[in-house]
Amino acid sequence: MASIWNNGISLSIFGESHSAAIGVVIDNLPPGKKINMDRVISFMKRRQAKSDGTTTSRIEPDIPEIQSGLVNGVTTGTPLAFLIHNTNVRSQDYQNVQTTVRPGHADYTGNVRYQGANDIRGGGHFSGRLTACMAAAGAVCGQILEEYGVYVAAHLLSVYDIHCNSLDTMSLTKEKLAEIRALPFPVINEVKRLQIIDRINQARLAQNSVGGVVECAAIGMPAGIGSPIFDNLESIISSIIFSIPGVKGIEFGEGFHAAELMGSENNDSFYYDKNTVKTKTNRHGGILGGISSGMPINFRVAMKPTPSISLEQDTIDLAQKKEVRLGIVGRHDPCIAARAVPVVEACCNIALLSAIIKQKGI
Ligand SMILES: Cc1cc2nc3c(=O)[nH]c(=O)nc-3n(C[C@H](O)[C@H](O)[C@H](O)COP(=O)(O)O)c2cc1C
Ligand SMILES: C=C(O[C@@H]1CC(C(=O)O)=C[C@@H](OP(=O)(O)O)[C@H]1O)C(=O)O
Repeated sequence: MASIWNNGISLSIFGESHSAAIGVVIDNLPPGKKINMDRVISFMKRRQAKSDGTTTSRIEPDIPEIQSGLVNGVTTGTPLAFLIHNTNVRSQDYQNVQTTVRPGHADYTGNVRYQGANDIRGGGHFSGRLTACMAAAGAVCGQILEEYGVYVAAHLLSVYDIHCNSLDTMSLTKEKLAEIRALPFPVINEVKRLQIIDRINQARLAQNSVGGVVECAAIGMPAGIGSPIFDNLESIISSIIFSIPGVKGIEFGEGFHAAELMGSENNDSFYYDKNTVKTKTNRHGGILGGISSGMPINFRVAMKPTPSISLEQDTIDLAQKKEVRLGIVGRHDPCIAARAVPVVEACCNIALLSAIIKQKGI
């Protein structure tokens, strides 16, 4: 079940970048939850391409059409299905890569896996386009999570060599997270924002691309959600995060840096805040033993630079079985990390709501 994620809530995603439409079926949502579709559409706008040179120039309305599962704006609890039309495809861009595989993209592996029948246009079923479905599902789950007092936001922490400051998870409030979600370009520091936009534009002008890191945080997650061994919260979050095309790594809390610390430096001391157990610091990123601790959840996601670049590279032509040079024409994101910010947040929403439902029931 390659395109189905099933972890309490289940998602089934279908479509290709250049098919008539893409879509998602979300099952096992709690019934009777009010969903504001204007907020779902605003969430999706955060992922939408822009005409400022920082994204692909393929701009589409990305309005999710409700097929089932919502009556008068309220979840029925039976499958909620959204259809999102592909309205701006330019399949001729892919004429010169029908058999010439793009370095870094899924053309070669897709060809082997699907015996040459894979649709390479716009990345086919491997495309970042499919993340519109994750955004739609995550927007719905985010609204339900708010009813449970859980609030999530993501931002762009770094692009190539420009690094912004990490979130101080100890001082996050739902208002601060809402401010982050409302940023027109998702960098929290104004000076760094301009430097990052500049770096993305430089990469584009050099016919190249850049990678980046997305940081995500959630507050209000109750303590005790998640189970050892395979149902641990880090596994649930990671499994959906790694479904985002272009993701190359994830780290929770102190992450890889924890490997350079002594136990005394990495441990977070417990204390009582009235009757609530808290930790004085949050290097564990809100998860211990795969179970939420009640402290803010915090993780970072590494996104690779966009594979499709117009700078010429070496590759092979599978039909002619020979080595060739390839410069890619078409409309591509010079930095997928920026557009992945709401997608990471959406996937976090889906994972957290799933984990809660799985354990506490609907
Ligand atoms: C929001 C988003 C937009 C993307 N845009 C592009 C793009 O314009 N061009 C491209 O080559 N790859 C783009 N990608 C990345 C590719 O889809 C991805 O690298 C490819 O499917 C191979 O998968 P992998 O990188 O996970 O191995 C995008 C990914 C995301 C999440
Ligand atoms: C359409 C989107 O991004 C696309 C993701 C993508 C890829 O290879 O992942 C390749 C490009 O497709 P096309 O060549 O058809 O323009 C991007 O534009 C989107 O994110 O909505």
